[in-house]
Amino acid sequence: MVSISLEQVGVSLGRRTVVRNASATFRAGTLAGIVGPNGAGKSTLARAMLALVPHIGRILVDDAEVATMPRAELARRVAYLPQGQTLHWPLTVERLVELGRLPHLAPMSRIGDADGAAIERAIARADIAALRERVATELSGGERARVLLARALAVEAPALIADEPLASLDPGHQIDVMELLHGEARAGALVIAVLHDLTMAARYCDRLVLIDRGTIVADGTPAEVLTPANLKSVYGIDARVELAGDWPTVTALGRSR
Ligand SMILES: Nc1ncnc2c1ncn2[C@@H]1O[C@H](COP(=O)(O)OP(=O)(O)OP(=O)(O)O)[C@@H](O)[C@H]1O
Repeated sequence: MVSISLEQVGVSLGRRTVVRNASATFRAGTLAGIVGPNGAGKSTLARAMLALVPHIGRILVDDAEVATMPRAELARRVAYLPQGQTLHWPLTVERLVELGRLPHLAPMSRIGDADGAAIERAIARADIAALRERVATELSGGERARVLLARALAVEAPALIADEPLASLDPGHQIDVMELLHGEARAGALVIAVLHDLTMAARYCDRLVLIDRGTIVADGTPAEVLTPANLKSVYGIDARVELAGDWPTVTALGRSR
């Protein structure tokens, strides 16, 4: 049962402190959303959990510090869907998804039967079978987003960090992706997703972590975190928050004065 723990984590980029004193523990079986305004530090925090940016404090995957963990081992334990990735190589979709298996392969070894099965499962779960022969650089933004999600799923890691997995997706595919991430968590994975759509985040996430200017300012259930007061102080908006079923829906009414 995987867990990721942050203990007083700070990240500086250049001369700017981008994440300050962040502490939180994320456990298996959870879909956690990281929300907050543009530039708040969400992606940077996600990247720190993958040891892609240096940090102070401690970040643990189970009991091992990410800063000293061999990169392939970390990649096997925590899959990553980066934000808005550009593709440079004209690979077919199938070959691109295959790259998700790299952390499992010994140097110079080839894809085996187990890898092939994981690739097929990822293609099915991301619903991209119809795209498998296409050249990835020729896909639409939404198609590319689902292919990159499939690559991350192909790792079959116990944890997945997805940075804005809904970007470029139409409403139907947004629901598909959130249901998929929710399903992964129900099946025992830890899923952490950076999200901008607060109603989607509230509907599907078990827990939300709200970040403002590098600091975690709220951490709890969607109803606890998405209060009009928090939305006003963090996003600078007046918002109506209504309970729709079990989750709050957020309507931004305007900039608060
Ligand atoms: N390499 C860098 N050097 C200096 N500052 C950086 C660097 N990369 C990002 N930043 C700054 O760090 C802050 C946090 O950026 P980050 O991408 O983590 O925010 P975010 O919450 O994910 O934003 P968004 O919602 O817009 O994607 C921003 O102010 C950004 O300008």
